[in-house]
Amino acid sequence: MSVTVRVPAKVNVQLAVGAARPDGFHDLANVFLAVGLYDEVTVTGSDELRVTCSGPGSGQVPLDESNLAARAARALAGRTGREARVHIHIDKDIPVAGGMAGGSADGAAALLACDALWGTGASREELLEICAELGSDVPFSLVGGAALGTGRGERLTELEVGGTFHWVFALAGRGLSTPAVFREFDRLAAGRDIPEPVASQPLLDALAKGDADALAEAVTNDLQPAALSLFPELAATLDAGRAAGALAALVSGSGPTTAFLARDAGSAAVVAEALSAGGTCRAVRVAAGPVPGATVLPAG
Ligand SMILES: C[C@](O)(CO)[C@H](O)COP(=O)(O)OP(=O)(O)OC[C@H]1O[C@@H](n2ccc(N)nc2=O)[C@H](O)[C@@H]1O
Ligand SMILES: Nc1ncnc2c1ncn2[C@@H]1O[C@H](COP(=O)(O)OP(=O)(O)OP(=O)(O)O)[C@@H](O)[C@H]1O
Repeated sequence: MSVTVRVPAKVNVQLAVGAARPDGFHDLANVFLAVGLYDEVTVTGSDELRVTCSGPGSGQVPLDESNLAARAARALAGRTGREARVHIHIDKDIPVAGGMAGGSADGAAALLACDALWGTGASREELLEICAELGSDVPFSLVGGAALGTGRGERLTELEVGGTFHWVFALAGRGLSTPAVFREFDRLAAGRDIPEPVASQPLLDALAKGDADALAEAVTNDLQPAALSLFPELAATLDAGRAAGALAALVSGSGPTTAFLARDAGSAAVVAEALSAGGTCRAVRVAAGPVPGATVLPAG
């Protein structure tokens, strides 16, 4: 028997970053939006835990114990007193090491798929606890929609969204390491007073109204200067998207994927076309959000 779970990517519409904590993490006000770019994770009963991966960028995905999907299966098995005897197949479409929570998505998807396959009866709260242990972005991949993440991003408050937002994503020629981007944030912040991260009320209002112009005014990413410092070529991609009529242009999370908010689907297609033709990025994708989080697909 197999279970397949579909799980979306995320874009951070606000990423406010506080000072480094004693544990090395940073407190965040992290407003997540799930967008319609998906990985599909299938788990099948097997003699032993095994991970395979297909799709763009799958060559860069670790297939050993460090894979977040494998760690999720082990964590749920451990909690529910069984062994993680499953074959996990990841069909990847979310850019790898792109700041769109690809690995986190696979962790949440594998957790939900194993839960369904094994019929563990774990509560939603227990699943969210395991997600938080796996990584800061993993709980949001389970929940989807839109949410404010506080703490290191793992404590979620779901948000109302009054419409659909249209995005264009420009994929970069290489990845960026999330810890390296946070370290660069610390380096750039040295000697400065870092305010407590708080969610922006105008941004939450824009989401609630489904108002793309107001959202474009309000989006911010405190990791953007750090990502640009490590990957200066991203500035040209941001400029190209703005010139093509994007309402807002920003680095997605820790990057290096850049995200462009468009007024509607037609305008998103125009921005995507211009970015593709401009040659400043490796590939271009269009996706809208919010969309639901990890979802078990009907069998067959
Ligand atoms: C940049 C974001 O993607 C925005 O949503 C997340 O904050 C990162 O989430 P993630 O990839 O799930 O990160 P984790 O696996 O929890 O942590 C990876 C590394 O990122 C850094 N990290 C992450 C989250 C956080 N609030 N502060 C941090 O400093 C730490 O160096 C940590 O060792
Ligand atoms: N299932 C997985 N898919 C992709 N990468 C994984 C997975 N499991 C572990 N990894 C590791 O995580 C690293 C980051 O990949 P990922 O695609 O999650 O980055 P990201 O989208 O930038 O993450 P985030 O936005 O959460 O910071 C990879 O380089 C890889 O070594």
